[in-house]
Amino acid sequence: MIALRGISHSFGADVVLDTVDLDLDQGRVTVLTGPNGCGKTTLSRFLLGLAVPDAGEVRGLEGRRRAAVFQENRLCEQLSAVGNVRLVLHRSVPSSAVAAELRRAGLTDTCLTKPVRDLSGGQRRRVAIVRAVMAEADLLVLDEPFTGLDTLGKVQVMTWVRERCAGRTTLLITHDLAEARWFGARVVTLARA
Ligand SMILES: Nc1ncnc2c1ncn2[C@@H]1O[C@H](COP(=O)(O)OP(=O)(O)OP(=O)(O)O)[C@@H](O)[C@H]1O
Repeated sequence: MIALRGISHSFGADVVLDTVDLDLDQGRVTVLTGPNGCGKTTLSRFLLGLAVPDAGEVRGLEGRRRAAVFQENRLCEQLSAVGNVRLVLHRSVPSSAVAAELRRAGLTDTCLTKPVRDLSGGQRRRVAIVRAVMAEADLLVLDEPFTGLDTLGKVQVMTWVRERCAGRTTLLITHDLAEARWFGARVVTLARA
């Protein structure tokens, strides 16, 4: 079980998190929601090992691999969609397999090989999602991953993510509770400290 216990954190005088507990169900999607600025991304950074809380404990993550979709795409601009995804995969995974998954997430052939700096916002978002989901990770953190996708595209990408996340421990941060229902997720609401 991955768990956060008694997490407190401040930025200067701004107390953002005050003794927060969060359990992530093994092999399931947990949705974390709550008002802007209540500390969802900050909490996820502790799970990812990108920051350390002022107080409290992160349990169950020793030696575990983690992957994330951040609110920003964090792509390598000069690489193609296939090149970006291959960065996180073993070199034995062929480009054709990566291209097939990118197509299933709605990218057309013309999007697969040009530098991602030449793709649209929604296309770039799909690359970031596919890269995180294809990475071999024990914990997947998705921070508002479907922002910027058109209505049909969102259904297509969510269908692909749901299939690929089956049986995986996943934290999905979102303001859209329809997404929680889609993933059959337990919902945790974080209040402002
Ligand atoms: N590096 C930082 N330095 C100072 N303050 C920060 C820093 N990172 C976050 N904060 C503050 O911490 C609070 C929580 O931010 P966080 O991004 O965790 O919220 P959130 O719940 O993810 O919000 P949103 O729903 O808008 O994405 C905000 O008030 C933010 O301004």
